[in-house]
Amino acid sequence: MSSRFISFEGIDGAGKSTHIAAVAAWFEQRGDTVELTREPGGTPLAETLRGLVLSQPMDAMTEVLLMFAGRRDHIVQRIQPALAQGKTVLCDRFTDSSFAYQGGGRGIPEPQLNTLADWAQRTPDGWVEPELTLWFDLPAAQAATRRAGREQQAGETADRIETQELVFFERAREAFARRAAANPARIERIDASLSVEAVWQQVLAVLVRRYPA
Ligand SMILES: Nc1ncnc2c1ncn2[C@@H]1O[C@H](COP(=O)(O)OP(=O)(O)OP(=O)(O)O)[C@@H](O)[C@H]1O
Ligand SMILES: Cc1cn([C@H]2C[C@H](O)[C@@H](COP(=O)(O)O)O2)c(=O)[nH]c1=O
Repeated sequence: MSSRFISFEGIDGAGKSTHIAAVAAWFEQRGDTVELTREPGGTPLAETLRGLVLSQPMDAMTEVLLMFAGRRDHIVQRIQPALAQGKTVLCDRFTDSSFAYQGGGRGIPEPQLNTLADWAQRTPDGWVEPELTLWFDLPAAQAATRRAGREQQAGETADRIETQELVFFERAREAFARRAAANPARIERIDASLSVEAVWQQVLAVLVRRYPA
């Protein structure tokens, strides 16, 4: 069985979580063993960091360092072992989110992010990066409306990052777009502004094209 590493990206409320389980089911139906995980998080240490980074006041450099520290632990403790076992790893967010949120959103310069990515993703067994990234793209205002609906429905409250102003998410979206333009072989744009069914059909089309039976 060949291993795969696939990430799901987009601004908060874009609809990643709505489709990730169906993608997992699609791979499982083909006989893959799927490891579903997320960032920040995915290991006990990284989940602890997630709790802190989404709740505690901190400056932008502290935030980005915690994101990449958690990522390193996640890679070494969970992603690499799963890939070594031939699993299909589906990860809700990865490094593109750091370029979007800490880069685009907070203004951390790209060279610094590249250095941190190099520290986190370079391991004795090689460079760890998704082979495919599904980028759920939609305008920041539409995402905010969806988040508000979700909060009302689920009785959730927005976390420290979700409470950022609209322009933060507009900058994050632009940064995702730059990443997609710079990595056309890896990042597939999904028009997430459409209905759930229309979004799923786009996701399915990418899967069928990239992973023919
Ligand atoms: N295509 C769609 N049309 C309308 N509403 C949608 C669509 N996709 C998802 N939603 C709704 O929008 C909200 C946000 O979706 P979801 O939780 O999947 O986003 P997300 O990208 O995982 O967000 P986050 O990164 O904040 O966890 C949910 O209430 C979901 O039901
Ligand atoms: C990986 C990563 C994530 N973030 C932000 C993006 C979201 O606002 C939260 C995670 O919440 P979700 O409901 O699980 O999407 O964290 C970030 O700012 N930088 C990152 O590298």
